[in-house]
Amino acid sequence: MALPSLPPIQRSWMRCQARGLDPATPPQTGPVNIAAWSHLQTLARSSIEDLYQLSEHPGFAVVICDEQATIIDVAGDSTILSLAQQSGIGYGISLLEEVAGTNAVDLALREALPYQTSGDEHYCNWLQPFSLAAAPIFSPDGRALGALAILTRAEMQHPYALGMVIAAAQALHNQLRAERLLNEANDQLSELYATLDSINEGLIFVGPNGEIRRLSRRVASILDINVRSAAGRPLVSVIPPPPAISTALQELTTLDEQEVIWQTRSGPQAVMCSVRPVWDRSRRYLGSVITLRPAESVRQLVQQVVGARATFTFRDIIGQSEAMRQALRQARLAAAGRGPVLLRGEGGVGKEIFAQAIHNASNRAGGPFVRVACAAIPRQLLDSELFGVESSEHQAGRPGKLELAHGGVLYLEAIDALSFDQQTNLLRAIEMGRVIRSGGKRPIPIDVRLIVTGHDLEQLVQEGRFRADLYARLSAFTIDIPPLRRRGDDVLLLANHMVQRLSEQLGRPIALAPDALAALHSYPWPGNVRELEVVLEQTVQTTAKSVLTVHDLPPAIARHTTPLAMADNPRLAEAHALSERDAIVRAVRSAGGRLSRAATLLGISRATLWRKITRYQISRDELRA
Ligand SMILES: Nc1ncnc2c1ncn2[C@@H]1O[C@H](COP(=O)(O)OP(=O)(O)OP(=O)(O)O)[C@@H](O)[C@H]1O
Repeated sequence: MALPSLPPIQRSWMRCQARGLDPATPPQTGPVNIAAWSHLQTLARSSIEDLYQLSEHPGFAVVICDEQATIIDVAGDSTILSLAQQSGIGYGISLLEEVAGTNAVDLALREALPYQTSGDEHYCNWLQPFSLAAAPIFSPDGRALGALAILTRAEMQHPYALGMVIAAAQALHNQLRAERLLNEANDQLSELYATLDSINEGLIFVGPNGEIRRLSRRVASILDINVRSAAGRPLVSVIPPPPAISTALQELTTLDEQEVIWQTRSGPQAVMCSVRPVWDRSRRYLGSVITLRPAESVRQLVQQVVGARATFTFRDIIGQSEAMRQALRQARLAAAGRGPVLLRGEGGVGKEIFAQAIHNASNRAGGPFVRVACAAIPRQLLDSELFGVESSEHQAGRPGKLELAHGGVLYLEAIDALSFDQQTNLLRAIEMGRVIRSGGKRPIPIDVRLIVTGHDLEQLVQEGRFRADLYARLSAFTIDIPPLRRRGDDVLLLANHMVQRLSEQLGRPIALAPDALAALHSYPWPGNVRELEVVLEQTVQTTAKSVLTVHDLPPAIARHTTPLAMADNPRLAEAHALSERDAIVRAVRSAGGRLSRAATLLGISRATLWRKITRYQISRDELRA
């Protein structure tokens, strides 16, 4: 049968007896936890002021112990202090049960509960003249850091002593929690500040009275100001904000990614800015956050995101005719040069693909390739499109394409669509390496190479409608791209290439029959390569057949069929063979190697398919790959 558990004081006595502790043992010193001592003392001094005041009353002393029950502070009125001193109680004395016997401080720490011991409840003789009311002090995570006790003479035991130490210990615990929360909040704030300082955007927090509450380090480099001396001062006295920002700050409104000009010590600086007012839960205005990014970095971002990139290279330009070889030789020379390039040729001959290839083979390949189709933009809008708009009180600023092409190429299609004034501004911008936005005065440095196309420029110069000096600059390097009808068999190469690409896109084998190739070859292609591209796309879309014959082509082209025998035109035969071979390989692959299925896909018999595989010497590996 289990014995009913004994009260803690009694159990403590039994432990002391079992250990053979002599009640006459004098007080002994214990180890002092210096860190706990200084921390608890500072805290206790400030937070349990009331208790200390009380301890000044006659017969009261406040005792603070560390987690090992060693006394680290005693304060009280002189009578009790001298009495305690006579008994050997003071700083450094251990109240641990093992050396001091049963007492409230040890019990409070051992049981993690408040205790009171008085007179002969104490095991050791030196504690018996006293009464002790003790409560553990808990850390925020619930660990006993030490104990707080009130020491009185045994016969003067105070009825509220225990209540008072409990309240004071709780106050200490609360203070420790608040301290931890504060530390955590400070750590978070430091992290936040470090994050704000490390991001590429500058940030200013402006208080309700226009004072700078906080600003990230990035602001210093964007606005050329001293971050340290700026904090706390009115924003207007540090750097006057542009009108759009002032308005947003005054009217407590939001401003989204607007380009504005800040007048900095080192001159006007274009900056993308946003303003966000901040409100507390009760809708009280706390201030506004201004975010800033140098407009230049935004431009680079825009170029990356909207893809101001050239994708074509010389390898993508198909053509082996002498006329094309000549144009390509010229284009490669242009890529090695630095000046403007004029591309001449009918619509759809491939001027843009040439421009992109030149850009990609030049030392500007890493920069943007920005295209402007001048004829597609109304003349009055071309100014802002090319040269940008300066920000003012009435309008947001934005860069023009010349600025966006900085470090790269500006490809101007149909330059003849520019007005005389626009031609002048363009020439000036290119010659001076600076652009001035519409409505502004600030020169913005640019480094742009022009590649242009234009109709009858020479004629326009003669008529006085195109600036002769601009034409002279542009035409210094002219490349004539021949029309498709003058490229001989290139049309076959192009047609096969395009059909192959379509076949890949659609995931089914497609080939051009000899009669279709013959028609494509003899058609004059007024719309050049673009027309060929469109015709093939449409043809493929309108039939599911794998081999396209002349009957599948639009009537205007089909009519051009000439009774051209394969043997009479080796290039045509070769083109057909290539196309057919390619279609067979694709069909067998997509049929998973099953020849009957591939033959059905191609619309021919299995025997014919087999014959063709042998004729074209298609290896098993090729059919499997
Ligand atoms: N030699 C070529 N090899 C492969 N594709 C080409 C070739 N030439 C042109 N193309 C393709 O033909 C189409 C028209 O080319 P591009 O836009 O460069 O012509 P353009 O001369 O600039 O036309 P426009 O004068 O009408 O603007 C594009 O899809 C382009 O990819």
